[in-house]
Amino acid sequence: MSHAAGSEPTPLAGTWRAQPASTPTRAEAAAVIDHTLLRPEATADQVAELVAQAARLGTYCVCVSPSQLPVAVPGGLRVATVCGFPSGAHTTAVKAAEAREAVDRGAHEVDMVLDLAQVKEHDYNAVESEVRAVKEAVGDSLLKVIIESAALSDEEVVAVCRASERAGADYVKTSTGFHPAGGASTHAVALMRATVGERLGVKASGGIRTAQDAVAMLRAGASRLGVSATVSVLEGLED
Ligand SMILES: O=C[C@H](O)COP(=O)(O)O
Repeated sequence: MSHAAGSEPTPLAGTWRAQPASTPTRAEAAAVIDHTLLRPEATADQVAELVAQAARLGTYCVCVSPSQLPVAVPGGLRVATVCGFPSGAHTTAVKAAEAREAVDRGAHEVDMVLDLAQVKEHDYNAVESEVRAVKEAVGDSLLKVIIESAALSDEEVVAVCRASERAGADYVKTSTGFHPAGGASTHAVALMRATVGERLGVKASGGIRTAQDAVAMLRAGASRLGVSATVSVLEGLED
């Protein structure tokens, strides 16, 4: 296993790569979790509580809606936000502007949602072009591409991962957690990892509720987890 958590703004910082049968400690798992609160009705007080939990638990990031930025965080804790969320059906210009503003307001990482219509039309040049535009907008900040894997065929998963890599993405991410087709699966995570190799990170998110879920995603190849049920997940792991 390798463990590279910390505050270094490098693409694969905050990653933990499991061997097939290994189990992370509570601290190892926390160090690759984006502790997430994206419910649209979440208040600033709830975001502050999220930050306090994240600091106590030792998670890598907090992940909040862009309207909640800037977020005050203690040293070492990073801030992630979302872009084009949750449908992805925003124009490229809107996504790029939203991502740029998020970085200007303190986001270290931006999780953008693909245009799923472009995916279903198999217009992967358009997918690549949009991801590239958002990557240019975030500059040196880290870009994760949410592919909404539960709504895609395996062929589409592979194609959008390739397009994202060509466009300069740092991570591919399974799910928003808001799509009716569902969230992360070990099958999708393994396919995404097989497609991007170790060149990109793979973030599993959406529906991870227990330690068993989290361990399964890491064993399948995830190097980051997006989780709202972080407290429950970590309670199920050993020190
Ligand atoms: O991006 C992260 C997801 O929104 C988290 O989904 P979840 O609430 O199912 O953990």
